[in-house]
Amino acid sequence: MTGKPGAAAATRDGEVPKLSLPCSPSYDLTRKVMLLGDSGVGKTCFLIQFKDGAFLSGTFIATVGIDFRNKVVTVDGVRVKLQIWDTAGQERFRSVTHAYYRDAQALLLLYDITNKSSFDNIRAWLTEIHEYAQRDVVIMLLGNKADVSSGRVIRSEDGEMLAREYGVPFMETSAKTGMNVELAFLAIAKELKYRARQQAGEPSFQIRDYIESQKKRPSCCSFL
Ligand SMILES: Nc1nc2c(ncn2[C@@H]2O[C@H](COP(=O)(O)OP(=O)(O)OP(=O)(O)O)[C@@H](O)[C@H]2O)c(=O)[nH]1
Repeated sequence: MTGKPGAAAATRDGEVPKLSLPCSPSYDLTRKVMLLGDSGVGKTCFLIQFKDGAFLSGTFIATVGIDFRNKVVTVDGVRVKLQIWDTAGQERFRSVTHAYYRDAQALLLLYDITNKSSFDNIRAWLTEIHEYAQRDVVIMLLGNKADVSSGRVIRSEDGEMLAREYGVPFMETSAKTGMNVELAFLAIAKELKYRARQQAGEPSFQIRDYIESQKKRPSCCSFL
């Protein structure tokens, strides 16, 4: 492991030891999140919207291999450092990205509401996830590009039905307008913080209920 002299070394499960620090760490917990889904569904834009509040428009440049960014969010007074891995959706990079699934505590699985095959491929993605990821990994299904109304081919209800079938939370998002982008990461951070730091007597955190109560719906209609 590399690091600056005096910096806190994270333990295997990502907790930062409280003792032996010359100054306070800037986070209490670190967790690994991966963005998955077909090429072009908007994973890189989704991450940049969350990290920088900006949208990358213009020419589409496919991710090569894998890349990551960090962002610290505070949930219920706990600073959670999310290490977010942006994977290449292209088939030829799959063997590279599979190797990263194992250490991930959460997976955001995206499809594009204007691209039917990206939605149809979600089942194959879930099969891969079950093969390579930890059994208790948190999975969230996201229908991205919800800002596009005229090109929609997947109804919101279809996303909801598929998510229910697999028992995962779901919402539609837009990396362009930012709709539900921060909420997706906050919900993940809350779930992971709850798992790591559950207090005696604390009510259990239900990620699906939280999302249902907070999520915004596209202003356009959800039917075709
Ligand atoms: N309208 C709209 N366009 C989006 C949205 N998100 C991404 N895009 C566009 O979709 C294209 C692909 O976006 P990327 O973020 O590069 O896609 P990706 O999933 O990272 O693709 P790979 O790196 O190949 O896996 C780009 O032209 C984006 O501008 C969105 O929410 N709404």
